[in-house]
Amino acid sequence: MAHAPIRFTDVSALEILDSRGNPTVEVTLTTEDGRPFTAGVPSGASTGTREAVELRDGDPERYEGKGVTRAVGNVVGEISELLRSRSWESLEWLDDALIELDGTDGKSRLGANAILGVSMAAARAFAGDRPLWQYLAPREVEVRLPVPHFNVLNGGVHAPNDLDFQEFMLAPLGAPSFAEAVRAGATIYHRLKKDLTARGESTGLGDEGGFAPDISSPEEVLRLLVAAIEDAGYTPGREGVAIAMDPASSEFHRGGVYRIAGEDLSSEDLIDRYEDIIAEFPVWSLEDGLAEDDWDGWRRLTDRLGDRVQLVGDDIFVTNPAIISRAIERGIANSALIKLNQIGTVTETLRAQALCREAGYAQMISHRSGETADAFIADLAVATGAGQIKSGAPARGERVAKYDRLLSIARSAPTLPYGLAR
Ligand SMILES: O=C(O)[C@@H](CO)OP(=O)(O)O
Ligand SMILES: [Mg+2]
Repeated sequence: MAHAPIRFTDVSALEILDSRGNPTVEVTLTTEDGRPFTAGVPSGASTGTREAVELRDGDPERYEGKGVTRAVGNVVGEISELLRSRSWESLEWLDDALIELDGTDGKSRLGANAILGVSMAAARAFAGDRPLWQYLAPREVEVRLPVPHFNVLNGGVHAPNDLDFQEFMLAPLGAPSFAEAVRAGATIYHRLKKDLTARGESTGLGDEGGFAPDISSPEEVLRLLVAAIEDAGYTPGREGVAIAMDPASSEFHRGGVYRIAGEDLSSEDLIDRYEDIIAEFPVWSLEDGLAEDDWDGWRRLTDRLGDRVQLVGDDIFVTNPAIISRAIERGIANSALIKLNQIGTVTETLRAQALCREAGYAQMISHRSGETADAFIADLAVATGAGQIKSGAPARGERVAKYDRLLSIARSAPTLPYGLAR
């Protein structure tokens, strides 16, 4: 991505709140011509242990401890000094310089939250007057509007209920356009609320805006979703609205067993359970079906179900090009979840995505459970032709910001195709 060199005259950062009410980092870079470029950094709850390090001030159980003043200090201190010391010809160059300045494997010295905020704001500065998605698009990629995955029912560490599986998503694979996909997601979301109310279930919300009823059986949830899809006038399945699940199983994997609704299952038992689920319900995608350390289980999961369902690696891959390469070599999963803050720079994220494309692995761009109003991932999804995005429910400002940005991209570029990458 050749570019006229950019000079930054001011580098500022701020501790803001994310959607869970926890502090996070916002960065603003000002270029020579006086234009500000801002980015907000998201934060996860069901994090992979190999994610780049989010720098926090201290005890995570206390509000003050969750602070990010040290990360903010690193942006306005060391990073500012580096950024203002010379002009920058490309984002790759700038990101590589940030990685070198940090000097650790996991960005633990300066903080991946500090580094990512700078990297995202810098991407916007390099884009300048161009839409961000046009600037970010690698030359070899066919840009497209992704299939939105609406997380309408929340469990796991994102909700206070007894449901162990974290996410149940609606994927309007058969929608004729992105706008129609959004319409389907919102319509079914409202239908689901009515159905839950009629059953006397709670319609309180989890962290990503999905409902969090007290239902502990995943199969029961799937039955409810299929009914809501039909009641709303859509066809359940790949021709209409399919379902994607993220059990986030690392969270209920302890001592080598998976504990679901009080029952202990081996990897093999859980794969059997998934096999029954995909035979009975229109589930097209399964993320983190097994835990991040269960590589042998993942191998068997891929062998047994990989030709019937998309198997997405999140905690196991953590958007890390080195880990994804190892997984590709070993034939683990067939798709990767892509989260900017798991790896900590835009450039490394793009490298992870290029690896997936070369290996024929699918990709789903993802928000975090703690979000800001920043819609960077909407542009990233279009730019990289990922074909899939998940940004929570079709409700709540920080989730909807991404879907709304995609609606506006669709309006501005009417010839962009919609749907899964080919
Ligand atoms: O597991 C996930 O895929 C994410 C986003 O939905 O959750 P968190 O941000 O808490 O890791
Ligand atoms: Mg996940």
